[in-house]
Amino acid sequence: MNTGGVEISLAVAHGDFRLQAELNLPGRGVTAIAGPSGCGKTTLLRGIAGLDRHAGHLRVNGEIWQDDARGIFLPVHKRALGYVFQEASLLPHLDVRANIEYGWKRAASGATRPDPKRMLRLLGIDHLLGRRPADLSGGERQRVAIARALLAAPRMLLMDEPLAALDQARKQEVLPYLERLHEELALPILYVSHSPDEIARLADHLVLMEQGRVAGSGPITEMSARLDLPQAQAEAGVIVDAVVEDWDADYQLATLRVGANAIRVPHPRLSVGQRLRLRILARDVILALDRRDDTSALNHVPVRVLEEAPAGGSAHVMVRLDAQGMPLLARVTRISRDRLGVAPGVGMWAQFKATAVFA
Ligand SMILES: Nc1ncnc2c1ncn2[C@@H]1O[C@H](COP(=O)(O)OP(=O)(O)OP(=O)(O)O)[C@@H](O)[C@H]1O
Repeated sequence: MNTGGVEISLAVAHGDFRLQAELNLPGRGVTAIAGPSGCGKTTLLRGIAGLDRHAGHLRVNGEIWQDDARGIFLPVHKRALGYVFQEASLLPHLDVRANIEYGWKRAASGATRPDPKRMLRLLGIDHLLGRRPADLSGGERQRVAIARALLAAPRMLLMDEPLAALDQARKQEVLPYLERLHEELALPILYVSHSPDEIARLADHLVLMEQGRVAGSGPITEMSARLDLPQAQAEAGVIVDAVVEDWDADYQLATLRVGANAIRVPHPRLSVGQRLRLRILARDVILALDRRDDTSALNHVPVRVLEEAPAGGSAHVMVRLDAQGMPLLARVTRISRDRLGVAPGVGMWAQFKATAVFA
């Protein structure tokens, strides 16, 4: 029997609000949980943590945390989990070292603890051990809170908008640490976020919630190319994984391989063979009947039209395309669609500016 992964079936009612979530999530990697304000993301996380008691069952990589049918409900302190909130809840009278030791002491006996030195280095806080929380920047505080959570050897990490309280510069500072953690940790991370950019950079899997229920759940690359999901809260655009094939030092331009396509992106420094995530926004994709090299757009790929859907407002449509195996979305006006004869099965060319691709 395969017991890996996170199986969630939780239901609760708070007055008029009802949460009903059935999910099967990967047993490692980042699952982003997104959806409009009030759709139930925090309510779901609190149920998973055991902070509130919802009805249902919950299994984390083979460990049963809740099973109402068998009368099992592990209280929050018996669940090996780390919880990181918007504001780092560090103990103000203790320095960073003591705050982190507090997490270390919480690890269950017999749990495989991460190496603290490596963890501190990974989060870039090894030089801050003697400082009090008040003497840290918001980004540093959040990195200490993450280290403290991880040193308690959790079997799952819950992060509820961990970067939301930081300004843009601090967010950009913390994101690379989260990216590195994501590669290193073999545990499921549930990551609530409203930021499409954060989700594109960190998530392997995406859960979209709407009014207390799961509107969709799947690998991020597949979810980003679907037209049947509420896209309004995120700017529509595909997320694809790419490998660096070439980097031109003179033009500061990388050539990236995505399936059969070579995509060019400006970048200050990349190494051949490096893996990257790209996000290509639907509004930045232009459709044409022929390949046109007389424009400044660097990327031209042959596409086949798969389907279209309304794109918010009545002037535009969203077109889903297959670019030699790479998914692509294009947001075009209805008048352009009619003028060009965009319809399922039609072969066309898509252009997008290299700056439309975020590495
Ligand atoms: N303990 C509670 N008692 C009553 N209502 C609650 C309680 N907790 C949450 N709610 C309601 O449940 C709904 C979902 O709230 P929740 O905080 O889970 O949403 P969210 O998706 O995390 O929102 P946001 O993105 O704004 O943080 C809201 O309507 C909220 O007011």
